[in-house]
Amino acid sequence: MDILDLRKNIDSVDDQILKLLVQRMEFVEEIGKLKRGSNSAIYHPDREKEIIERLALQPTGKLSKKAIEAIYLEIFGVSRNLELPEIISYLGPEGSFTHQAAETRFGAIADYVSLPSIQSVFESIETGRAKYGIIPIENNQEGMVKETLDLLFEKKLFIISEIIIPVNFSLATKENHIGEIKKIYSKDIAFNQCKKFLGDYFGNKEESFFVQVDSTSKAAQLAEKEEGSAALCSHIAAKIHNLPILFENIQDSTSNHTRFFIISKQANLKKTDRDKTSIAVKLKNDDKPGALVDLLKEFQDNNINLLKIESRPIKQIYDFKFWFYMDLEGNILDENIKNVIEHKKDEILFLGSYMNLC
Ligand SMILES: O=C(O)C(=O)C[C@]1(C(=O)O)C=C[C@@H](O)C=C1
Repeated sequence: MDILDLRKNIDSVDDQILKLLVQRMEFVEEIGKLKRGSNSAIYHPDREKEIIERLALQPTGKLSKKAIEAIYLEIFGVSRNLELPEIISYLGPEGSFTHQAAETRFGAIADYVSLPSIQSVFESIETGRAKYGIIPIENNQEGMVKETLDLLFEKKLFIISEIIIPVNFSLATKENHIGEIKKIYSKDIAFNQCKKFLGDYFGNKEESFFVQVDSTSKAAQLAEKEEGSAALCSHIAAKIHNLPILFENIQDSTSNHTRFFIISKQANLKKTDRDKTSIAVKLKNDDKPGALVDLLKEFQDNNINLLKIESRPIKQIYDFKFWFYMDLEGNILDENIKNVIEHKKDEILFLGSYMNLC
């Protein structure tokens, strides 16, 4: 078969795919009507995961699970947009890793708004200007993001899902050869995380060769405009600014991952077989010995596994009191978790149950 015959075959398959997609969207539209009628959440991460897991179990030929996931995330994005176009806010700027995390979950078609701070993302959800917000919560090299923890405690919003993405940097430039690069733009943190690559390829360059800017997205924007320059940036920043990638995954550590939360006004009340529940705890008797032990004992008695504990100061009062952020294994719909949260309702604030991706 020559290329023209092969393309004819592709056209015929595409016609069938499109027909099936149109059919799929008709069902989606019906679900949308039902959901809008009952005022229930459009986004169901658990259902989307279930679909991908189910499809990946079937004979998928050359399609890896990752490929199926990438295709379906875009389909789900289109579906949700059809059911009800919803605005998704994220910690910007455009092309940030938070933006990349948002796109891996909501696809390219969603209505995004980039906001300048974590606080403004929380506020966009509180005021209803956006339906879902994406914020970073933890990096496995740097630890927890304090501002996110504090806002989870302060604002009464819910975590409905987590997203974990590798922090990968690319060297993006319009030049075809590394020798044509006269300048590299990036942010301090990115320069620091790509030391080995920069040392190997640009070790003999003057300090002025490396130009620091406020964000890796800004770096990509500048490199797109200026001949002979390059940017160290995320691949989404390169994509947004139409900058070709010359080298990918150039960071020193391949184990650098960031965890993000999707927050919303409505809690996710669906269960899977590997869930996590986040809570904020303010102990009542914290002036007496054993207050924390009492709570941990209650977890033990109810067979609840504590996955994470982090303490933070309560900023609204002056006496150096603190609260704990905790991740528990299981779902608020599980009897044991429900019982403890109910029993300790004066001390525990429920932050959300969602699928554990760690
Ligand atoms: O099953 C649903 O609840 C749907 O709205 C359909 C659908 C889909 O496209 O399959 C779309 C959005 C949800 O996040 C989950 C699944």
